[in-house]
Amino acid sequence: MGSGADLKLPVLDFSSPQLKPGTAEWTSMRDAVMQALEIYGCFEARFEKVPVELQKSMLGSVEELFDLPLQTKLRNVSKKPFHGYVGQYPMVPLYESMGIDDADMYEKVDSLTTTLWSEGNPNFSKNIQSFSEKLSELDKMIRRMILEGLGVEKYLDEHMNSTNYLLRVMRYAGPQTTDTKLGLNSHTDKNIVTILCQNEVEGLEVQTKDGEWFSAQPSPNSFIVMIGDSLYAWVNGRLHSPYHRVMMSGNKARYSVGLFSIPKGGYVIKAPDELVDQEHPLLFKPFDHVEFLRFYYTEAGQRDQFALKTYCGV
Ligand SMILES: O=C(O)CCC(=O)C(=O)O
Ligand SMILES: [Fe+2]
Repeated sequence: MGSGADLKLPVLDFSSPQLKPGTAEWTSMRDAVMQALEIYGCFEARFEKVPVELQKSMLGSVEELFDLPLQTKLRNVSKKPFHGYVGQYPMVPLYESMGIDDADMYEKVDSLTTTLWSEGNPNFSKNIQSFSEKLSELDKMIRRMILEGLGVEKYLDEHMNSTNYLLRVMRYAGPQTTDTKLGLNSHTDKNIVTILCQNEVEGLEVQTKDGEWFSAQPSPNSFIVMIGDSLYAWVNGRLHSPYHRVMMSGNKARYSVGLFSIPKGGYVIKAPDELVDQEHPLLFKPFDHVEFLRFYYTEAGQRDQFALKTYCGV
């Protein structure tokens, strides 16, 4: 495995108010999105609808959250695996995360807020909700472009209505060394689309299809957009779902945030017939995302680099 240090992801700017379905601008952006997702499974996106100041104050709120005592953070429990507080794992000692389900809905966020701050923290709820709601517009644009790009836009409503938004906030402690230490193991995301941003501390690395690692660093006004395995399955392998990891060095903590569009429990992910033919035989049997996650978080599932293939590969 070489090091692909020079590789630079395409940067696509979604800020223009003229970027509307049916326009020439939309069509050329759609082509660029499809190309990047076929090659890398990810790209860097600018999206000014999420103002830089909002992103900064949201990251400030995330820092405030992780500064809470561990006992308090452990109050965020979730029925879904890995959606609550995660941390203190010997394999990834620098990593902590917290999941916020339905982060685009104020009441949902605020109910988590009040379990963490008994006196309430409306500023926290507002930052998280407003950031998630605005950023979810980028998720929707990209998914629409993907369905159009594959000629299956007739499934658009079903596809959009089948997901929720999870915001996962993360802290990676600085390892206090100049060597590089593992922050988060190499994995593919299991959801539909992931949109990541971070503070100024670098660490995200993505693997190319040829097995080369390169660093993918969003800037203060940009995001990394990435495809997860559920979308990979739904598009029957037409787009790449990349392995990625976090590597840390130095003293400073890295804060990052991911907005994950996630299939609802009970929704069966099945590649549309239009995307299955002789040249593209069906890759995965239809599956329920939540059932799949149950397998993924078993010991066998965690050890498996191709968990979805093991679970429901044809
Ligand atoms: O911290 C990051 O930038 C990446 C996090 C990640 O890959 C994940 O939560 O799935
Ligand atoms: Fe990930």
